[in-house]
Amino acid sequence: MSIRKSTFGTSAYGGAGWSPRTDSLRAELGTVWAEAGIDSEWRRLTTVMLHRPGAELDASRDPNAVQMLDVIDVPKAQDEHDALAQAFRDNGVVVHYVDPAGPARPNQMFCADLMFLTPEGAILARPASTVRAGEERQVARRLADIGIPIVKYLQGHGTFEGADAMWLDADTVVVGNGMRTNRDGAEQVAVTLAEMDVETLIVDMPYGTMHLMGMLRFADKDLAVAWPRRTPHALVLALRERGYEVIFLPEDSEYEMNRAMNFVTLGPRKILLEAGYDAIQRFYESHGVDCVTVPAKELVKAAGGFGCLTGVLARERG
Ligand SMILES: NC(=[NH2+])NCCC[C@H](N)C(=O)O
Repeated sequence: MSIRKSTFGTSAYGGAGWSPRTDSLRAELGTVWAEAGIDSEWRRLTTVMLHRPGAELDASRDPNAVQMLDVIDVPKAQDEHDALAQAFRDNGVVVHYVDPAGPARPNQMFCADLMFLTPEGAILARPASTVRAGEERQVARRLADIGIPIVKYLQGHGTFEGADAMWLDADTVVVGNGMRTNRDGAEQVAVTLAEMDVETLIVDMPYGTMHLMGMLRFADKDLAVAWPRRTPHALVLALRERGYEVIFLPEDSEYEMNRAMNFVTLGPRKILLEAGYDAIQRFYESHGVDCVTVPAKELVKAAGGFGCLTGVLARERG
């Protein structure tokens, strides 16, 4: 090969043959990157990330040491988890497993807490407790493998758990500031979203609660489910301003309400709900919501339900 005298005009130096990258990152989800992202909590669910629990749940022998409620029978929990994954597949949802490198941490299966998806990729969570610190590394590996960009890692002392954030509409996200997502974390998320022209409404969480997910869920473009007296006033008003009817859970035992609130929205007025909470299920059905039910008596001993177990990677977009 002969060496040219000048490189001027060759493609590497911007000459003929240089092909500039003109698509935005958003447009590259589905081309350069995998198809992913959400801008609502209610459009048809297409892809999720789950972690099939294993021997790490033996740590529930001392439940309070690992933020759980009771001792878990691992094979039973695995069967329930398999049924959950199957229910997703039966409803046309693609399931990816975290499949961690090495032994999992006890709460690894609560994938919703470890990510929050945007139309440009994932915001990786930074869990607030030492018990859960590092779970996000496994999710980061899997996101990279699937081909989903991570647009933000929390920095400094910021903590953020994905179950504290939700899309109100395509231009607005609400973030719950409390024990899991601190002010610093909420503000970092708001900065990242602002770079996408998305506004963030930061609301305060009542003391003694876990995530925003525990007080607000969406069943359709115009139907939100809230927890009486737990859901911040400003948030209920923001929902109504956007045309949502806000329905409040009938006051049952706190345990039943917690369980029945933690559903996953499969699409408009269609939810995946834990079996056995008939009164609240009938309440949802009376609002035209179709309920697919799966039992989870064992899994919920780890202090979370289907909503917490499900890392939402993609929904259809508007
Ligand atoms: N989004 C949720 N509600 N997640 C439940 C997480 C439960 C887990 N044991 C924890 O304390 O972190």
